[in-house]
Amino acid sequence: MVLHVDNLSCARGGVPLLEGVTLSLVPGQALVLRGPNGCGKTTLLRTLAGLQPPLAGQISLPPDAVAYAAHADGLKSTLSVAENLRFWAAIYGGGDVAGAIARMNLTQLADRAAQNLSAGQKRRLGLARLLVTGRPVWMLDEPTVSLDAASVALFADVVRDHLAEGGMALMATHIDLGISEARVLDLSPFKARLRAPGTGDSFDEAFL
Ligand SMILES: Nc1ncnc2c1ncn2[C@@H]1O[C@H](COP(=O)(O)OP(=O)(O)OP(=O)(O)O)[C@@H](O)[C@H]1O
Repeated sequence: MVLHVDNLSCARGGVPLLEGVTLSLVPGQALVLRGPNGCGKTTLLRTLAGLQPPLAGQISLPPDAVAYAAHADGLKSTLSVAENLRFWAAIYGGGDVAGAIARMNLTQLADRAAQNLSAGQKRRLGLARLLVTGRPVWMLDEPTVSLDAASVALFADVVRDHLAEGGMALMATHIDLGISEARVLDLSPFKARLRAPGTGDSFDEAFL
């Protein structure tokens, strides 16, 4: 399986942000998206995950291949850690809940309601969800927010294992996760040339 993106343009709130994005990922590869705040990293991930349509271009990806971890963890607040993961495992058709709990260092917290977790613990639970999906393409939007240094290292190991098992990862992150094998894609060259007034591109605005 290959993720191939060809000449993709995408917008947010009706404003074109990126154009001409071309990239590909094969099993075992990771790509880190870089660019300043607001350049469109989340928008690109949302588009690739199928949450919004592209303006133009092609995305070639088998259906149901993507597990998307957004800024919000998507937790059921009154369910426990284990119940949250059993819920997601049922949605995705299986998955090793006990293994995911152990892997993300959640064993001591398995019976605690999600609403009573700390921010970093919630994030670990949100990332454990990836493990129970069984999906090969992980799209990760700032996955390390709220994580301490040990948890960042733990999650980097989880991503490395995923790649070693033939998975793929596409992530937007401002920090260095320490995954040396990951390629970096700077989105600055793909900034859409035509921007709506008030979106910060004074050169283009002068001609609108
Ligand atoms: N729901 C929305 N409606 C309209 N515009 C939005 C919406 N969400 C985000 N935007 C705008 O779209 C642009 C791109 O946002 P996006 O979240 O993709 O950027 P980003 O590169 O991920 O930024 P960051 O590094 O801050 O996370 C920003 O200018 C943002 O203000």
